[in-house]
Amino acid sequence: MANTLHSHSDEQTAESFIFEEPASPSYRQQGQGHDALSSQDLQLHISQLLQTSLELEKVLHLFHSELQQHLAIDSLGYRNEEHSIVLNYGNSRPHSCHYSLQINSSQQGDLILTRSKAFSSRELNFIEGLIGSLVCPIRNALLYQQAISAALKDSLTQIGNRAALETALEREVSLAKRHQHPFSLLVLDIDHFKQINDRYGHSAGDMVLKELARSLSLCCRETDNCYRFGGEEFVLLLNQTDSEGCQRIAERIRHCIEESVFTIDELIIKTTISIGTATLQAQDKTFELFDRADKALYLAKQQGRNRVI
Ligand SMILES: Nc1nc2c(ncn2[C@@H]2O[C@H](COP(=O)(O)OP(=O)(O)OP(=O)(O)O)[C@@H](O)[C@H]2O)c(=O)[nH]1
Repeated sequence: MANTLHSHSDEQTAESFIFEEPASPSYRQQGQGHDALSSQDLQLHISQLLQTSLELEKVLHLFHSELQQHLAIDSLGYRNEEHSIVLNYGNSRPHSCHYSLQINSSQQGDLILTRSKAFSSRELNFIEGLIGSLVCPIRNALLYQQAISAALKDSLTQIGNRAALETALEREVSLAKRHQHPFSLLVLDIDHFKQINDRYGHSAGDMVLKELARSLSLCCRETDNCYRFGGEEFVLLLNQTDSEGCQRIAERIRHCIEESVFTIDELIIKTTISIGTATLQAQDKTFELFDRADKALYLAKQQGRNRVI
């Protein structure tokens, strides 16, 4: 496996080089009587340390802490455009060295170290040696993050799935109770969705589900969380939203879908939704809140659909 580091640094005149032996940087392990280790031992130690976690933030935090013990740096930044990740540790300073991390030409993000003094070439060599131990743990953490997010995402609509909803709902209810914030939820269901499948085919039905999920996300505030509960049923969690606000949002969403036209290939498909709402009461258990919204949805269907109860 070839690890590639592409680097550039602003300056080459730094003096604050902390490790002890110029040719072979030494390493003092904390709490072990100051035994000096060779740079190879240090790399091995860091490799082993970084393998203790699959959390990207923890991996970088550990690396940053280790690096700081041997080199005076002010900040460590990590960017990964593909995964929309930006992480920073410490305060940025004008001199920087920048590494583009790759494994077998697959990008693993960029690492940026900064400080107020420029880096010497010896220091850069030292940093590069240590970054060699960081690339694989970063790759593993990214793969882990991808696996976790895939497990919580509905593969058709790309919004949160039922497992994600269950976790989020528990968290939101307990946060709302602790901080005494209002919290509401909507359960919504496409009206006569079976007819869409029957008339236009299952793949057109799939496209309607996708488009509906997209419309729901657009209709809602960014902080509101939208999930596919199953089939053609969706749930929205509305934090900091009381009963009145919840009715208003539900009505806006219902109206927005009623007005929407889903264009699928040459087909123009219109549909409506029914919505059940519920607002958290002090004594509510999570399932009771959900149950109320679900019962309200049932009533909305019974009373003719395309309505909010
Ligand atoms: N295309 C597609 N259809 C699905 C999916 N999941 C569930 N369905 C269909 O959704 C339909 C749900 O039908 P019903 O439960 O009778 O509900 P409905 O036709 O929407 O009627 P009401 O809810 O009473 O208004 C069934 O035909 C399911 O096959 C999916 O992922 N893709």
